[in-house]
Amino acid sequence: MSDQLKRVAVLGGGSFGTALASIAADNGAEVRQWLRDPALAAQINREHRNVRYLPDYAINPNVRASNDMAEVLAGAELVLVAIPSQAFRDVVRQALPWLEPEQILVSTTKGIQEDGFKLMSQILEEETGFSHIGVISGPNLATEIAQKQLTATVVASDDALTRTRVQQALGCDYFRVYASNDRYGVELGGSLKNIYAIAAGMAAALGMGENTRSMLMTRALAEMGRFAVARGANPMTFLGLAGVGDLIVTCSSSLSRNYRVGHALGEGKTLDAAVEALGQVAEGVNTVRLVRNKAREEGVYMPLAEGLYQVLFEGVPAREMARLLMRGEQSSDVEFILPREDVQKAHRRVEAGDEGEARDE
Ligand SMILES: NC(=O)c1ccc[n+]([C@@H]2O[C@H](COP(=O)([O-])OP(=O)(O)OC[C@H]3O[C@@H](n4cnc5c(N)ncnc54)[C@H](O)[C@@H]3O)[C@@H](O)[C@H]2O)c1
Ligand SMILES: O=P(O)(O)OC[C@H](O)CO
Repeated sequence: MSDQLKRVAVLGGGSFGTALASIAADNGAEVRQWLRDPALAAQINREHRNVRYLPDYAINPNVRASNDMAEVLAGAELVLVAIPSQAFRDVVRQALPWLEPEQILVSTTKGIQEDGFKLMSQILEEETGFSHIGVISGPNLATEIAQKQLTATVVASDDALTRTRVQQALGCDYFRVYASNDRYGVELGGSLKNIYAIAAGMAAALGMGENTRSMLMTRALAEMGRFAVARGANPMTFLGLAGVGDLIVTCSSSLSRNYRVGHALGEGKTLDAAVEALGQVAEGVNTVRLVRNKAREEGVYMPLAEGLYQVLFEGVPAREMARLLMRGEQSSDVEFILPREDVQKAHRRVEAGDEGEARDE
């Protein structure tokens, strides 16, 4: 098998889909990109520029855009699905008649489906029953990739062929593709970090400092790890690019759409106004609701997700929520070293006047 892929399909005409399509074309593949808007497709083919989502960057002319699914998928060895989570299953169903079992299907989407709390690669698996399924996730702001800034991502799949072919299709001198076999952990990390990016944007708008941002990101990582463990996932994955790596970038950059929604909320906009002003999808808004509800259902302690939910959906002012969170339980730093239950037990003993026992904890 040669190193180079001949045909790559990208479903989705947004900024990330466009950036990845251009990399695959730079690497020598003929790339077909599916988007639903025929006028935008024609303009991309004419001007080699996606004026709606990445107006300032040239697209490799070997990317051909089309709203014809059959044309886009014919002969594609790799199919990248870059469609927001709320439309993901619908678009996969539209693609289904033209998909072939030998094709490699990879989700790039960092979101969760409400029904069944499904991640996108699980939808790919359910809808197709194919075996070459994977995800890519990591600190990957599309605009920076389009600028050819040095960037790394993770391809995660339990199928070695999928990992290798994605590394071949997308790896280049400015885009490095690391491999993982923890598909669920990598995909969950990408979805969860969006919640905390909203919180970080909000904190920045409220004038909070770098200590605060560092606290927020670190406690976010603890919360993500706790949720992962409760769902049987490996929290070690969150030490990598798709966990802490993506958390850092989205909690620090105003290029992140989730961060921008949070910032607008911190400035006093309503959620509807913040989302409308963005004009693109911020997956975290929906993810906060789903994760907060799941955490409650499963008894997972997630004070940040809970607090953010109350700000977004129950009208609690952001500054008031920050104060409440600071008055919450003072818990363990790293729960894998000192379990949270041990800290709580020690607190109860001291409060009951049993300090000797507390010292032994
Ligand atoms: N933009 C980034 O920096 C970035 C980076 C990494 C991952 N992602 C993830 O990739 C996913 C896609 O992101 P993006 O930035 O390319 O998308 P985007 O939000 O810029 O645009 C999404 C694309 O999907 C299309 N779309 C939306 N609903 C549709 C429907 N019902 N039918 C057909 N097409 C529909 C839109 O028209 C648009 O072309 C996101 O969910 C995000 O989590 C984005
Ligand atoms: O713009 P966002 O907030 O969807 O974030 C984009 C990517 O997920 C960053 O890795």
